[in-house]
Amino acid sequence: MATQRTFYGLGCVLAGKLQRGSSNVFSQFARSLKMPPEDKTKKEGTMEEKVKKNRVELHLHLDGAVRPSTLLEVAKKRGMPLPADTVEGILPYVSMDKPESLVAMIKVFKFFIPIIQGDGETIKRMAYELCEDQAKHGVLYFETRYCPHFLTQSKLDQKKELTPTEVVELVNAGLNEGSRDFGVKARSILCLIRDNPEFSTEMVQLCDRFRNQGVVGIDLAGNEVGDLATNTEHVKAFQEAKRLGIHRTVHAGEIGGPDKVEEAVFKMAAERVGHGYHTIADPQLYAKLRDMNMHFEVGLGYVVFNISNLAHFVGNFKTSHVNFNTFLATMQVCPVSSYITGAVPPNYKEHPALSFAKDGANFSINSDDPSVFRTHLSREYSLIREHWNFDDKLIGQLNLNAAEACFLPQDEKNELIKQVKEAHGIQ
Ligand SMILES: O=c1[nH]cnc2c1ncn2[C@@H]1O[C@H](CO)[C@@H](O)[C@H]1O
Repeated sequence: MATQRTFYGLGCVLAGKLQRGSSNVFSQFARSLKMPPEDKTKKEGTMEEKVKKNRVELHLHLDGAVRPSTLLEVAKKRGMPLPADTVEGILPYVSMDKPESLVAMIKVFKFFIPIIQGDGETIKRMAYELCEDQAKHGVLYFETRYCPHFLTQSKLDQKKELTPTEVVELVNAGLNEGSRDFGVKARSILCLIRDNPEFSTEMVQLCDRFRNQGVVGIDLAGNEVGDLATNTEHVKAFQEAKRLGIHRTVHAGEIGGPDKVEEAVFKMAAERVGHGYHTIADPQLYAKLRDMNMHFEVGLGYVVFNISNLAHFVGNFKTSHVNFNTFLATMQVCPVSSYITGAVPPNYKEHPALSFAKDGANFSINSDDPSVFRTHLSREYSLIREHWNFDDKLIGQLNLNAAEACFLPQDEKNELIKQVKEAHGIQ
């Protein structure tokens, strides 16, 4: 188990203006919620002075980054029984400790989301604490994504249900206060969910409504190979977003094939691709996207999902939309069974990001769901240095790529690009 954990640890990590409007745009409701007691040392800005801020992160799930200690505290406060009463004890329930599937990972979210759901104070706190964590890991600017509809209902008290609008206001308020207190710039992206096309139209309306108050784009997340993965509602919503000038990114080619990436870019008008690894299975598409300078938001949790992919394709080959041989050839995997059982380490040396780097593709490094993967951004950077031999120059370029692909308005983006260039000594 210990060995497996070590392998997993390596594998899973490798696999302005504050909120443009001013605080008066946030509802009384969001403002009235108090932040957790503050640590005086942070308020003095000592942390910011010690950590060099030079990173830009574009792909970071707000719910996938919630601190386990916060979950524990909130569950206690709300009188929700948990299987353990220490952080160590709840980790197996709120994060993954062995290679599994995307579906298994989404189940982990389903375990802990009810702790947060419908609790305005916690929703705001999560966003606030994320700013603190990002500042600690040297982040200058980040975009965090979430699905407001997942956070509305409270299983505890139906009467206390929040609206998606209130959730967005709470997250905006938390990011706004966190940005101010920890000196990091934060924006958000709202996620449509593959299995929930019923959210899609409203999500675009929310993005439109809050576009000048910190929401900079939309995403499509969730199970890429599920029954509702390709739903016309999602496509319609993305086309409407394009019409309204709302920025767009799509999780595609993470566990799905290159067809999913093609659909994201050419049907949904995605300006960035979340993950996109399986693009390389289609050399023509890969070349075309490189010519378009398409940005791939690389998250190192990839290896975890490819194990599931193997299980998925072995088990459901007939219904799978991806050619199994193409998939295997692309992944250059070790024997299937050892991957599935976790008997061999996931081979992060085969991560498609190495192809991206070799081929000069436009990509960035992201921690994705740090709490669920038991990682953090600094660890991701250490691992890519150690295992992929990425040097300062390339790391500077990856951060510049992220700044150039970010969803900020052009004037703020130019300022960020300038800061990143200065921080990394890029001419
Ligand atoms: O890596 C991922 N791929 C696809 N969906 C994900 C991933 N991580 C999290 N989510 C899904 O996105 C929702 C909003 O943040 C999460 O609740 C989770 O269901």
